[in-house]
Amino acid sequence: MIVLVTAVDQENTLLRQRLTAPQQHRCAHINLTSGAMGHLNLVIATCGIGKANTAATTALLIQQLQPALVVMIGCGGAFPDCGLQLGDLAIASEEIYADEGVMTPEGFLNMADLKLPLADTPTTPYFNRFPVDQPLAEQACQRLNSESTRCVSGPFSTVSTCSGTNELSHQRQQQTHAIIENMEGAAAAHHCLLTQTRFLELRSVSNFVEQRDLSRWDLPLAMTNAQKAFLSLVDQGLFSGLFS
Ligand SMILES: O=C(O)c1cccc(C(=O)CC[C@H]2O[C@@H](n3cnc4c(=O)[nH]cnc43)[C@H](O)[C@@H]2O)c1
Repeated sequence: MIVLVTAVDQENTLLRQRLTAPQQHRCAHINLTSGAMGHLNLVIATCGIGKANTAATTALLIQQLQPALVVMIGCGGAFPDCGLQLGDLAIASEEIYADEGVMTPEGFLNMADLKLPLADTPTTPYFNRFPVDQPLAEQACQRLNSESTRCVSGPFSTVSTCSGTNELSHQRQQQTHAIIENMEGAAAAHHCLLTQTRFLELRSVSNFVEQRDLSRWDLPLAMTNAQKAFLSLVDQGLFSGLFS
């Protein structure tokens, strides 16, 4: 089974409509819709915005359902000069907690600078950067690139305070080399790492990470395109190999 998580309901409405034999469930505080999509069993959950909501939901659903894969989809801000336009697609090659650390008079120190891991596995300490399922991410990105859609793979950065100035955008791009900013992904990647659950993250660009100007945003376009991209990956059989 695949668990698909989004921050808000509008990021999964189209997918819920495409389920065969959909059923509503409640798991603790979370509303879930389960059903079939082609040969896949899918559970769709809205986790709420931000890292705390994402961590709680991901941890609970992995414990209860033991999915083969967690997929996070939604919208995100594209950093300038990363080659992405509004509505384009991006796949995370890794997830970075971009504002976990300390701001000092000399500048920002991240968790690696502080030598304080956010997760410690038997073999590796993880500071700000968390892995995704790299082979799946590469295959997904290849399959989503076509004449009509552009998809780029690169690091995603997760923040609590979004970058609404050019200065902060520039600073964070220099620190992380991320292509996309969002508010949830690192927390999902973190819990998938701890539970050895495969993780894929797909976002569509709703805005640029720049001086705040909401007139330049297109949330509906990004929400629709991210869902269409997931449907296309299902149609192309990307996930079929997970269950053979
Ligand atoms: O009003 C604002 O300035 C503002 C800044 C960032 C995000 C929002 C939202 O309403 C969307 C939050 C939602 O969407 C993801 N998202 C989309 N763009 C960004 C971004 O540039 N930086 C961080 N997160 C973004 C996020 O994952 C949330 O789920 C409003």
